[in-house]
Amino acid sequence: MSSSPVAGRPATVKDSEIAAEQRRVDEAYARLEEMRAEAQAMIKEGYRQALAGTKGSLVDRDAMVHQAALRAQALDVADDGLVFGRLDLATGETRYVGRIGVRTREHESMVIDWRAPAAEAFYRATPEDPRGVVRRRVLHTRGHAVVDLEDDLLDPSAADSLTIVGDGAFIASLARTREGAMRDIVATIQREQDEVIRAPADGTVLVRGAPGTGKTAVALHRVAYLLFRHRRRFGSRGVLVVGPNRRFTAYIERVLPSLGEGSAALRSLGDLVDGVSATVHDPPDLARLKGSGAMVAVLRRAIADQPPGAPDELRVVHAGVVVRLGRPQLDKIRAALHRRSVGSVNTARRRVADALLDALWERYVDTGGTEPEPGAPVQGELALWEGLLADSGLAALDPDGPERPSSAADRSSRESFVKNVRGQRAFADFLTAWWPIRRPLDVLHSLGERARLRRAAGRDLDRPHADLLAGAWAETLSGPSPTLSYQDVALLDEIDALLGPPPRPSRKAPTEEDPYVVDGVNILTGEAVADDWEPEMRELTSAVERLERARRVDDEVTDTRPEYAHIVVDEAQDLSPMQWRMLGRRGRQATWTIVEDPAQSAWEDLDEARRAMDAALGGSASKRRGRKPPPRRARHEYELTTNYRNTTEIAAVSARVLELALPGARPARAVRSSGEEPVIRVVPPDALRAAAREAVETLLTQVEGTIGVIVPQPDGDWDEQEHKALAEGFPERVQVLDVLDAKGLEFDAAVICAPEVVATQSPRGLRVLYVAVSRATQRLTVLTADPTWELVLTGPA
Ligand SMILES: Nc1ncnc2c1ncn2[C@@H]1O[C@H](COP(=O)(O)OP(=O)(O)OP(=O)(O)O)[C@@H](O)[C@H]1O
Repeated sequence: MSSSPVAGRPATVKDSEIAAEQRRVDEAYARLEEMRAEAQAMIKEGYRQALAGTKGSLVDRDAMVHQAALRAQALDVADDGLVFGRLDLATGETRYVGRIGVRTREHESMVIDWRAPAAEAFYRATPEDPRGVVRRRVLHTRGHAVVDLEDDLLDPSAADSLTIVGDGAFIASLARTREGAMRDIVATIQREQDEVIRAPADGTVLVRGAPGTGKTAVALHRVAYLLFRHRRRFGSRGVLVVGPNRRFTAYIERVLPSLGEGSAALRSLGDLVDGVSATVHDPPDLARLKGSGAMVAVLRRAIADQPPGAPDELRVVHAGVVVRLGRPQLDKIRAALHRRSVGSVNTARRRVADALLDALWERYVDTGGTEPEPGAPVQGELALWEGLLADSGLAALDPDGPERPSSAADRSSRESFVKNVRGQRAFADFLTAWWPIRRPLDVLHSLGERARLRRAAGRDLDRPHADLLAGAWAETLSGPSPTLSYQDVALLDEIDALLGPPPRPSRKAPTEEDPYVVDGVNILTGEAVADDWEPEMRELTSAVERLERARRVDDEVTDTRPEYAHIVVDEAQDLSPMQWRMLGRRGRQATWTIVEDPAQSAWEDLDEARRAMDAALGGSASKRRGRKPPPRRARHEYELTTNYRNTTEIAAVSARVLELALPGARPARAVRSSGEEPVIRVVPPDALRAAAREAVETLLTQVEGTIGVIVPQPDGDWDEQEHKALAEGFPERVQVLDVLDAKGLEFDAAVICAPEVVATQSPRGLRVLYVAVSRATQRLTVLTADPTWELVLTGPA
């Protein structure tokens, strides 16, 4: 393929340079084609070996096919924009830089992978520090065709024979139409960004920067870099990329695959816990409560409280004596058990059973249940026993059961007491109801009960706040399909960590002789003995009861929480302390890349969140008793300073909001001016919707790509219905979304509705507004009912 000068126009120097580069690019594609054929041949060869049929060859085949398939995939990804850069060095050497490395059959380098050390100068060389580079050339391609060039002359003294072309193609490329998904920036990574991308792999990399400085883009390219340079370390235990919400993860999901990296896990904060998913943001006051570190103590107390439906009394029978534990004793036992069961509540039933049996035995002894003299007559006791059984309705349980001891010695031994009692259905039923295997969602739901939440609140929440929370959960978590908020998900993870994993089935199949198997179910684990177990006729157990008892909690609940080798947190300024704890559990051994802009934070107590972040990054080992805290991991801090998203005109409006939100804060430097001034209009509140639709109509004719209509957080006026009404009849490239969902996104044009409402919806409303006004790449319209806002947004920055 080759590019030709535009028809009718004489060839320019640039045209001939482009034609020369096209020849080199064509050669690279031809070689890529051969490499693809080689990978396909390897896949075929793998299958051929499988037909040979030996066991060894099957293993070889799997390895071969897997490797070849990965290779073929990487080669496919490189097909678009394979080569994008060229370096001319002072030594006379020329290097091409591209998405992947390409070598000739003789193993000579044709194209260097952008992540390789030899490509570093492409991103780092400057006139002050040319690193041996005379000319850096960026090739702009479309498909396989070179369409434009842009040169930087880094060392004029050595550039005698080199042609320099270019007229700001990079800056022009920033104005490209946004089609709704983020794209990679490999060809144009800037020096300060490259320093972050290639920062040391150990410890924590903390990146700060104003909106549009490329924080997200840089974090994603860093993932691709880490996986390329440290494949073993990060490839096997995995990399997690966390974004604020689903819309955002959908927006960035194509970047890593376009860099040939499909292996990193991409999750929003609402999707980190398997089996549950957040769909709503809490209103600010609730989010602050739910996200606060005080919830740790509240949840601990909630779990240690009596579960809903737990019985208040335990009654068993031994040797004719009804032995009873009432609520006060049971509460004491529960409290002691919880002190020893943090993190293993769901697997503590053996401990629970032992504690109950101990208490029952003590009680039995106290009430004179043992024979003072072995061998003494037992007649009186037996009579008493029969009487009590009849009185308490227990007589029907098992008239011939094993609990009728045959001798006084039996009756008085602890061993026979324990054996007898734990085999009783009354005991098994009590154990499963009093210490049920719990699911995090059930625990959270139970806190919708006001009295329960007040008990759990202790001194950590005052009454109005406890009642506010209980009211919210009663409303959102009842019914068959509870609605979870982003903050709820972190609380579920906290509860899950306190409860611990559900009991696992024992390695060897349990048999009916096991002491804790009652009615065919191991009451410690909830595990059924065997599928063909049949209750005897005298058993009262119904199929439903048995099923309930056999229920294992792994339905809908995380069984194992994945841990990662590296975690990237985007929009980190918005994480609550509880969300940091959730992430910390997934990265106890991890290194981190944290990306944030404190000026965009909707979180009020940033100090508390910071402490939670430090704890998460430090790993949890420090909390283990008797161990020295691990040394604080190295932290590398970076700041990005150039705004690549907004035009200078839009950046001026966002700088005015920044000055209100955070007086004295420094905005990033925007580099592209379009001459299009933002439109700021005052409209009466009841005409706002019509004005927004009108603004969209106009913008549809002005920009080709996405248009975001950003409205206040949902309340009476700005609910789902309003979103629908605003979007009605518009093409898909128009999106209506609330301000919190706009985090991290960008649009060709943005319409901001009611900034005065956004600014006052929460104590951090001005920062939320700052996020909104910094989303647009080309056009911005702001519609306000308050004339003072017109002055604020158009006044001097
Ligand atoms: N070096 C670059 N070359 C080309 N485009 C770039 C470059 N750096 C950033 N961009 C573009 O600028 C835009 C903003 O980048 P990005 O979303 O990563 O910024 P951000 O700092 O995360 O912003 P925010 O704080 O608003 O989330 C994106 O369209 C991105 O592709």
